[in-house]
Amino acid sequence: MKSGARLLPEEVLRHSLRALELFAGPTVLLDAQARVLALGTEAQALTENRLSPGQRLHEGFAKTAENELQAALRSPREAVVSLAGPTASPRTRALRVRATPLAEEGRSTGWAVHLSPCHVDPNSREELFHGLWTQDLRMRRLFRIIEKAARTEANVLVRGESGTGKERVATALHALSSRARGPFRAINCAALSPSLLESELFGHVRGAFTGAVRDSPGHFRLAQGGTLFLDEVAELSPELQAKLLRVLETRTIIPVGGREPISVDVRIVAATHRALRQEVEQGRFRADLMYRLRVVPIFLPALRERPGDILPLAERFLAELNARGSHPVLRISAQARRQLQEYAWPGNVRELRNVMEYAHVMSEGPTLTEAELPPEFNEQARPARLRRSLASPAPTAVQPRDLHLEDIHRALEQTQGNRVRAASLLGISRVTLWRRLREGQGAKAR
Ligand SMILES: Nc1ncnc2c1ncn2[C@@H]1O[C@H](COP(=O)(O)OP(=O)(O)OP(=O)(O)O)[C@@H](O)[C@H]1O
Repeated sequence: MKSGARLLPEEVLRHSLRALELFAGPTVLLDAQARVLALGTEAQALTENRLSPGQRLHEGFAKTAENELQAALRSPREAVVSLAGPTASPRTRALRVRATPLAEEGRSTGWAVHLSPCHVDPNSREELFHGLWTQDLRMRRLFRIIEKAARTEANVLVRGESGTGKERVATALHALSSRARGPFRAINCAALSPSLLESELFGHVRGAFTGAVRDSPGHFRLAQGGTLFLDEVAELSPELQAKLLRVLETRTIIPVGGREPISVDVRIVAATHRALRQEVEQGRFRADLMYRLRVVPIFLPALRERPGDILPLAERFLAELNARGSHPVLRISAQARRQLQEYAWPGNVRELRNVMEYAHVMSEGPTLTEAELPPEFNEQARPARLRRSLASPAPTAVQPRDLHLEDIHRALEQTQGNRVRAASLLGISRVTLWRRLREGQGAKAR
C-alpha cells in the first residue's frame, strides 16, 4: 500500500472522479450555488471543454438551456439541452442532463450532474432507433422505455403482432446494455417440438437420446454473459414453462440427460403476439412465469394503429430499393398512396417492406402506380378484413391467427409450395405460416 499512501489530494480527486465516471458515466460535481467544483475526463470530452471549475453549470450550454437546467436541478426530471455555440461533433449537439442532489446532515451541499449524449433532435418528430423508424409519439416513448430498461437487468416482454419489430427491440435492448459485448442469441419457441426445444434451450449430454452423439451446450449456455431472445414464448408447452421458471429462479440449467445444475448468467427478453394475461386466464400460461418475464412490458402498436408511419416508411423502403436497384422509382401515385394508407397491414412493417419490394420490381417508370401493387391491393379482390377504413382508423384486429388457412393455401399455390415466398407474400414470418398450417392440421384432426 506504499504507493497508495503517497497519493496527493489532487490525485485522490482524479481517481475518485474516474471511479465515479466508471459507474455513473460523464459526471460534473456542483457546489450548493450550482458552480462547477470538478468534472471528470468523460464529462470534459462530452462538453468539449466548455465547463471549468468556478463556472456556473448553465454557462457551458446554449442561452435557452438555463431554465431547463434549473428545473433539472430542482427535480429528478431529465433535461435535453444543447451546448453553447457550434459543436465539433453532431454527437454532442444535444445532451441529456440529470442531477442527483447531494446533502450532508440534512444540508444541501450541491449536485452530481450526469451527462449523456442525446441522439435525437429534440425538435424533430421522426426518429430512427436501432433500425426502427417512426414519427409516432407512442413509439418514441417506447424507445425511451427501452433505453431505460436496457440499463437494468430486468426481464422484458415485448408484445406485438408479427412484423412490428419485436426482434429489433430485443437487439436494441442488448446493444444498449452492459452485456453488449456478450453474445445475443434468438430462438423461436413456436418452431420446434417441445423435446427438441428443451435440448436447444438447455443443451444435452452425449447419449441423452438417440442421435445425441456429443454434448451440446444449448442456447442458455451459448448466451452466457449476454442476452437470450425467446420469441413466441406463449407457445411453450406447460412442461417447458415449468422448466424455464426454474431456470429463472435458480439461475441454473440442467441439460437433457444431465444431473448437475450449471450456473448461467443470461438476460431474458421474451416476445409474443398474444395477450399473455389472457393466456394465463385461460389456463394456457403460468401466471408465475408471466410475472417473471414481464417485469418491463413493451407493447408495440400495429402499423395500422400508427397510420402516420405508413407512407413515410413506404418512401424510406423505396429509397433503399432505389439505392441498390436497377431503376429509380421516385414517387408513389395518389391512388397507390390511398391504397397503401387504407390497407390493414396484418403483417405490419415487414409486409410493407415486401409490398414495396414487389412494387419496385413491377414498376415500369419513375411513378409507382396502384397497378404495380400486389394482387391483394386490387380493391374488388380484397377481403373486407384487409381494409382499414380511413373514416374510422380504429384498429381492425387482423392477427396472423385470423389469416384464413385458404389464404395460406392460395399463397402456397401461387409460389409452387415455396413457404418462404408464400410467407413473404402474406406479410407474415415463415414461422407464423408454419404455425398456422400446424394449427390448421390440428383443428382438422380434432
Ligand atoms: N419501425 C420500423 N422501421 C423500419 N423497419 C422496421 C420497423 N418495424 C419493423 N421493421 C422491419 O420489419 C422486419 C420485421 O421485424 P422483426 O423481425 O423485428 O419483427 P417481429 O415483430 O419480431 O416479427 P415476428 O413476430 O414475425 O418474428 C425487420 O426487417 C425490421 O427491420
